[in-house]
Formats: sequence, structure tokens, C-alpha cells
Amino acid sequence: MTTFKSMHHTARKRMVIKLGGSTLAGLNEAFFENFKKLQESGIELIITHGGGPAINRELAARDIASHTLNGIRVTNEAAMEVVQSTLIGKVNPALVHELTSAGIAAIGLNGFDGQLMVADFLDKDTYGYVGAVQAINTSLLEALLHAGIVPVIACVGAHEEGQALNINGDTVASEIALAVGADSLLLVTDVSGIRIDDEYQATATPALIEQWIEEGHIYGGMIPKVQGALDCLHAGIPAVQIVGEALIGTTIVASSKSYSS
Ligand SMILES: Nc1ncnc2c1ncn2[C@@H]1O[C@H](COP(=O)(O)OP(=O)(O)O)[C@@H](O)[C@H]1O
Ligand SMILES: CC(=O)N[C@@H](CCC(=O)OP(=O)(O)O)C(=O)O
Repeated sequence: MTTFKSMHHTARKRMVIKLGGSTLAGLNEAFFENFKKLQESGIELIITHGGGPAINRELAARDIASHTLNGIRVTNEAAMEVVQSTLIGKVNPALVHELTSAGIAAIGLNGFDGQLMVADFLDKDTYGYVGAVQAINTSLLEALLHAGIVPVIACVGAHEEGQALNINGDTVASEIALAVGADSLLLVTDVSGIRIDDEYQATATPALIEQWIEEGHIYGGMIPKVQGALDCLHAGIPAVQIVGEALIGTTIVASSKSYSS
């Protein structure tokens, strides 16, 4: 993958927040006001989002079958149309509206806008119209952040020949975080982090995560989250967390010794 790592040498902290489709309907005004406070404290925000449940409802309404493999939706042509129209047409503007109502200047984007996210097929035979990120237009994001505008990014990639490609929201969040050199990545979902044997984990190391996936304790939609989180951790992003709506959850740490609270 080739991305253009941005020159990010300012003192401002930069945070990428991914809102899972599982949480979007339940988020209230107070939640979005948190973002306003973060912004007022000088943190630059980039918001990315999924929309799995909304896509599932629309697929069901149109009798289009779909299934997932390792947390990734196997996406045929008909499903791709639903993904594109749901994420870009419905979920993204609804989220931009919530942010605007909370007093945040926000602009909705997807991979096509300003060539924000150019993608190629991940593995067409296995996954169909699913994309792997090839390049991210960080200059566009820099310009928006500089102007105090929060980019709100739908996880649709642009193939260079014009085809829209479905990319998992967690993958997009981690790719964006890596590309802009974020100081932190927050994956907000419907559970308060990684749960093992009914216990939420305050921290998780790469070795434990690998073991939990092997043992089947981490499955489905949690898999792209931990994979994205690990990519960011390995690339040196200091704070990577999987959290619930209260913004409390699991911090991914390099080793159990390196963590001090
Ligand atoms: N070990 C785990 N701990 C917590 N949740 C897990 C775990 N393994 C799998 N999951 C599942 O992952 C889900 C979150 O992923 P997903 O439904 O894709 O959410 P989102 O829409 O926020 O991306 C949880 O609701 C849970 O069902
Ligand atoms: C390729 C792939 O898996 N795409 C996801 C995109 C939406 C998403 O990631 O939504 P959540 O954040 O709610 O899980 C999908 O089709 O469901």
C-alpha cells in the first residue's frame, strides 16, 4: 500500500474517531458535545464511520443475500449499490447533521471526493467489490483540518476506473490514522472493548489478541477492529483504543509491561 505520510510537525494533537454502525442510532447530543470539547481543547478531529446495520436492513428490504468472512462483507454488485447508497446517501449526511447540530463544522466525504481514498480490489474472487486502500489524499484532509473543519468519512473507496469499492469501516479508520500520522485512534462500538470470558479487558497486547482470535474469543466484527488497531500500534501511534459509547474500553498496548496507568 502506498500512502503519502503527511508532514505533521505541529504541536496540535490529531485524533481519528471511528463510529461503528452499531452505535450510530444510539448516540445522543451529549456524545457529540464531547467532540466539540475535544475540538475546543485544540485537538484536530477526523471522523470515519461504518453503517453495517443500516446496510443489513436495506439488503433485507431488497432481498439481497450477503455474508461476512473474517468480519468483512462479501459484496456482490447488487450489494455494492446498497452499500454505496446507504453509507453515502443516508448514514454520512445523518452524522454530518448531528455534528453540525452540536456546533461542529463538519463536511461529509467518501473515497471519490478529491480522490480521498483510492482503492483496488482486495481479492475479487473471494470478497467481490471490496477494496484495499491504495492511496489517501492527505493534503485534502490537512486543508480541512487547517480550516477547523471536521472531515466525516464514509468507508467507500474509489477504484481508478470509477467503480465504488466497499471497505470495512475499521480498516478505513486505521488507514486514515496511519496516513495523517494521528496521535490517537478511537474505535467506538456497541461494546466496551474486548470482552473475554465475560470480562472487559482494560488492555490487550498483540500476543494476547492473536491468541484470542485463534481461540475464537475474538470473532466477526471485532476482527477488523483489532487488526486495524494492531497496524496503528505497530506504526507507532501511541494511543489506540476500542471503546463503547461512554468512551471507555480496551487500550491496545505493545506489551503488558509497557502499560502504566
Ligand atoms: N472478544 C470480543 N469482545 C467484544 N465483542 C466482540 C468480541 N468478539 C466479537 N465481538 C463482536 O463484535 C461486535 C462489534 O463489531 P461490529 O458489530 O462490527 O460493530 P461496529 O458496527 O461498531 O463496527 C460486538 O458487538 C460483538 O458482537
Ligand atoms: C467490507 C466491509 O465489511 N464493509 C462494511 C462497511 C460498513 C462497516 O464497516 O460498518 P460497521 O462499522 O458498522 O461494521 C460492510 O459492508 O458492512
